[in-house]
Amino acid sequence: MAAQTQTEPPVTSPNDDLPYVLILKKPPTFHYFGDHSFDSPKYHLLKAYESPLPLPQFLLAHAQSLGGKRVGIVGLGSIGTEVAKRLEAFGCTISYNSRKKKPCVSYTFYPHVVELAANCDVLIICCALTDETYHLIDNKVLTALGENGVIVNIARGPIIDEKELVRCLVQGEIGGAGLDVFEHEPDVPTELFGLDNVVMSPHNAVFTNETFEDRRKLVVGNLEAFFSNEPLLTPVSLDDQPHFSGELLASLSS
Ligand SMILES: NC(=O)C1=CN([C@@H]2O[C@H](COP(=O)(O)OP(=O)(O)OC[C@H]3O[C@@H](n4cnc5c(N)ncnc54)[C@H](O)[C@@H]3O)[C@@H](O)[C@H]2O)C=CC1
Ligand SMILES: O=CC(=O)O
Repeated sequence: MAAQTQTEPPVTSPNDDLPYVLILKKPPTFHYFGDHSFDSPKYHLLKAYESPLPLPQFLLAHAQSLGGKRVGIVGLGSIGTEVAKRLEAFGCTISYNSRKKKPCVSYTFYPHVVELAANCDVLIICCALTDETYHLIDNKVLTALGENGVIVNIARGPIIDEKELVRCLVQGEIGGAGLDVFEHEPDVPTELFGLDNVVMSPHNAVFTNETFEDRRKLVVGNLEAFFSNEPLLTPVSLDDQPHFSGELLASLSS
């Protein structure tokens, strides 16, 4: 007898929270490795006081409100749905793209990511990496997001064409990026370290004691249910599994 379960979605993970940090803390840049002081007041203070700009101008140049922003979510699954709920509470307007329209939500659905990007200020990538979503975020999507648009990726690096993202950021063709994941981890394009409109974290969205404790309980709960012939807590249908072609897997391991 065999069955397949998952440790998500029922736990609320810090993945659901990280996007706000990545949006709100747009600049200054946080380094990928070595800088654990993501929230360090000292870091902000030094940046602000070292700036040639008068303090109010520095602060205004480096901050923006979340309320009122039009947020587009790519992949309204477990994490995307939680991200949407939280951002709604901040006063954002939510729209989304997913494989199909979800009858249970009232957010505007865009069948094409380019159209979604053209109609939002912040685009948050929350979808699975599959053959279909590999480099889904390409030049067309980034161009549609535009010079004031911010992209946030907390899903998987290869969903964004990273070369194109770096080019758009360097040339000011998009407004900023918040990145928890990268196309060739642990390598991060060096250009990103020099940009002050990029916030980065080391693929650590899920790492808190609470999330791991919730995951542990879920694994144990599924095992107990399985061996007691009870319904599984989080069964997975094989039909829902992303399809990975040999081509995608080869490109990821190269
Ligand atoms: N940064 C981190 O530490 C973590 C990252 N993740 C990533 O986040 C992803 C999402 O996680 P969950 O929400 O739990 O998964 P989920 O399976 O609940 O949601 C994935 C969503 O992606 C959508 N999707 C699939 N193909 C699509 C396409 N072609 N176009 C648009 N949408 C598409 C699906 O419709 C689904 O709504 C995971 O696949 C994983 O890669 C997950 C946990 C931690
Ligand atoms: O990226 C992390 C995960 O749990 O998936």
